[in-house]
Amino acid sequence: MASISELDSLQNTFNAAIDTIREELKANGLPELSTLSTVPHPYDEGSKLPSTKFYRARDTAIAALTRLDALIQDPYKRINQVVYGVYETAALDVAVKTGVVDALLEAPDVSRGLSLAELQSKLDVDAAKLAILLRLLASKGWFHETSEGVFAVTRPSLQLRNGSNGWKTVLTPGKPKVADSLYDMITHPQWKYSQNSKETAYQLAHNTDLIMFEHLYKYNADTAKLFANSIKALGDELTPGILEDFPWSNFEGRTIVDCGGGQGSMTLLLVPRLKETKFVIQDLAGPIELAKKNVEVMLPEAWKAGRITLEEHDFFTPQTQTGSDKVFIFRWVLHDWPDDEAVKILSGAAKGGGKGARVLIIEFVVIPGTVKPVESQTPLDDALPPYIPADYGQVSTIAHDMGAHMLAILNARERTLAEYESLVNRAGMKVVKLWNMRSSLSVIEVEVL
Ligand SMILES: C[S@@+](CC[C@H](N)C(=O)[O-])C[C@H]1O[C@@H](n2cnc3c(N)ncnc32)[C@H](O)[C@@H]1O
Repeated sequence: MASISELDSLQNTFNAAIDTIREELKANGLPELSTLSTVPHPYDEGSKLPSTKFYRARDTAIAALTRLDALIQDPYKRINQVVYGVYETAALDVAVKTGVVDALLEAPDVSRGLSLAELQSKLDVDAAKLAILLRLLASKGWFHETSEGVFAVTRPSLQLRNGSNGWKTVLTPGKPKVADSLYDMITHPQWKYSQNSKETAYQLAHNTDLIMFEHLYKYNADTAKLFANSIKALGDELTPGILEDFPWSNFEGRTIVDCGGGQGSMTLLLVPRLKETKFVIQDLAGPIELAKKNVEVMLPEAWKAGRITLEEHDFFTPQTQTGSDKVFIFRWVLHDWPDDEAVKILSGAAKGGGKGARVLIIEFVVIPGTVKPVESQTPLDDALPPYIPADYGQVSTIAHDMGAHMLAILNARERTLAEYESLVNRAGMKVVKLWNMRSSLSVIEVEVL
């Protein structure tokens, strides 16, 4: 067999993926991609899902590109990029909170942008200091320095406009603070082997004994709202692929219980699709109040028709929704908990529903980067090109970043399919299928035995 070098192979993979991206845009009558565009591309709007071919080609191109970067880059420079990467986060924070993006979008000529002096007079921020941060961000593609000292938005920065999902994500505080205590958590003399959700970097960073949720809801109402908004933003961005690619109609006519449903964002998306289905949103008191407001405003007819029930329910207490017609959804719930608690939560649903009830676990499923993904029924599992990790490397960054975040705030984790299967079996259920879709999230379909 002819051997092909890593460099050649990755280049071929990258080129083929880019060709597919170009062809798919053309075939679907869509405009070319442009970083310097001052309007979003149709695929930037969460509402328009890319074709499956485009989606997979994009994953492949990004995976190949990051492997190429690792292959050709000077390792010391890569380390510097990562270590100083904290300033990209901080600079984005400054840009969003001072309103740079919205100011640039109000420029008389948006594609020219505004000068540093104009930004200073609009935002009351020192132009010389802003120059340093905007140039840093421009080097990463967030802004465009159209002439020396004049900055304009780029297509990626449109996600930082006031009210957009990227903006909500940047505004959620606390990650650097908690991340800074991760080493102390990992090496803590009493806690280093702990699985306790109250013995984490979160407690160290905030000097509290309370579990993160309690600390947020009881004492940090403003942060709790921002936290809820960022989860909603993540849901809005990652759920369209699940709505399209998962066969929800199989559950039409049953009752869907959104356990730990938060503001109800998953239910809000499902109600219009399943017109014969009833929904129950369960959570602790704080989020249920938010969910009620959302449901009343966004789904007034379904609310008045009694299709949606809001229930204050602690998922460590016996499930109030019983019967095998129930479908229990857990989106981003199990990843908040260590194994024993996760089994307790799942057992509650299993006991409530009884034999035949279904559970849908919606999570980032971690794929070890070295092995082929499990078989699934989806069209996304093309053969893996050589040198591309099974998790598509950087494409899975979100799952690994979230895993580290869950560890730091709750001693929890993102899990592999095998790890979920073990929790599911301990709770008296079996995995029916893993659904991979046009989303970073997967659905694990589970049946109560
Ligand atoms: C990461 S959020 C996910 C929210 C929602 N499932 C979604 O996808 O938007 C986790 C949710 O679990 C809820 N939660 C935490 N402890 C709980 C408990 N003991 N009983 C019920 N819900 C709980 C939190 O209030 C929060 O809304």
